[in-house]
Amino acid sequence: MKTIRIGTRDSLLAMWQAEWVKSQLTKSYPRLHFELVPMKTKGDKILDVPLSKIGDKGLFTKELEQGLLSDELDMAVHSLKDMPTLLPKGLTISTFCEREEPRDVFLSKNGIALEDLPTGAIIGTSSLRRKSQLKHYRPDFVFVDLRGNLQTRWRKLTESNMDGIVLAAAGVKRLGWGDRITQILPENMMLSAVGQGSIAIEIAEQRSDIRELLSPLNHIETELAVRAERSLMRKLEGGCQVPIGALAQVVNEQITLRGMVASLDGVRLIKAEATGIDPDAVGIEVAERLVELGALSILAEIRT
Ligand SMILES: NCc1[nH]cc(CCC(=O)O)c1CC(=O)O
Repeated sequence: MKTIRIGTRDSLLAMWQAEWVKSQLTKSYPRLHFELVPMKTKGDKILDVPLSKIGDKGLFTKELEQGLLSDELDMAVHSLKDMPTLLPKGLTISTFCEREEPRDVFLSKNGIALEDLPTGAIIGTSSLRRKSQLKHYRPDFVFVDLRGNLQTRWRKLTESNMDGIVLAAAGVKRLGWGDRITQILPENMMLSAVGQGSIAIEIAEQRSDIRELLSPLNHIETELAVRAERSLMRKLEGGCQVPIGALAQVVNEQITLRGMVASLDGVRLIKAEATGIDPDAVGIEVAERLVELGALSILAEIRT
């Protein structure tokens, strides 16, 4: 029988996510055979440069996408957060798996809460989104770049003079590190990244067989929420390396989307929200409100 090939990055988190997809598929189709195909992406190889300086869209996705286009893979499993808002021609996201906790968490060295950190505390993060929002909350914090997979980041925290690091709750939980979390950061102080916490499956557009196969894994509320977030990002032409946060919630088919854009020094921070039933329209509406409040000048300043 033909084996169905599932592409994934080879980090511990990516492998966990791909294994999870494989186990869900095996439950739905016990007679089919699935195989993981681990690959390294450019983002896994360049580790000494902050992502915002590499500035390459699809840093964590391109090699897998080439595998889909050349028919070496039948599907690719990604953290949705790492996916550009515009995909290469011929590819599509077929499946948005049910979202894990979308918020960010703070992991401190000695279990000290963020609000109790001393003046000038040192925070590890390379994310402009996290840095800007923390700067806004506490201008005295000092930031050091922190890249690498989750194990590397945790090790750097324990071995350096950092007071704490900020990570996505989803990744921390999937690795079984829940007990390392000092606190979940509330969304009014740390709005998460577009798509954070959702696992997305990408396929070649013409593979209707694979799309059909994957349909039990799609989670409709997650899909509506992350489509709204990605619409906002697309409208602002954000890419993953700008200080944009967005989080949508779906209640009774109504999508409420909150968005945030901040300057790198955290001095300017604007927020907007909207509610509706069409994810693309809700995303565009929040983007337009942010633009009215000055989002474009903030983003232009960052891009130069
Ligand atoms: N940028 C890397 C990345 N991509 C997805 C996750 C977490 C898992 C998820 O959001 O689904 C992480 C780690 C982090 O930001 O802490």
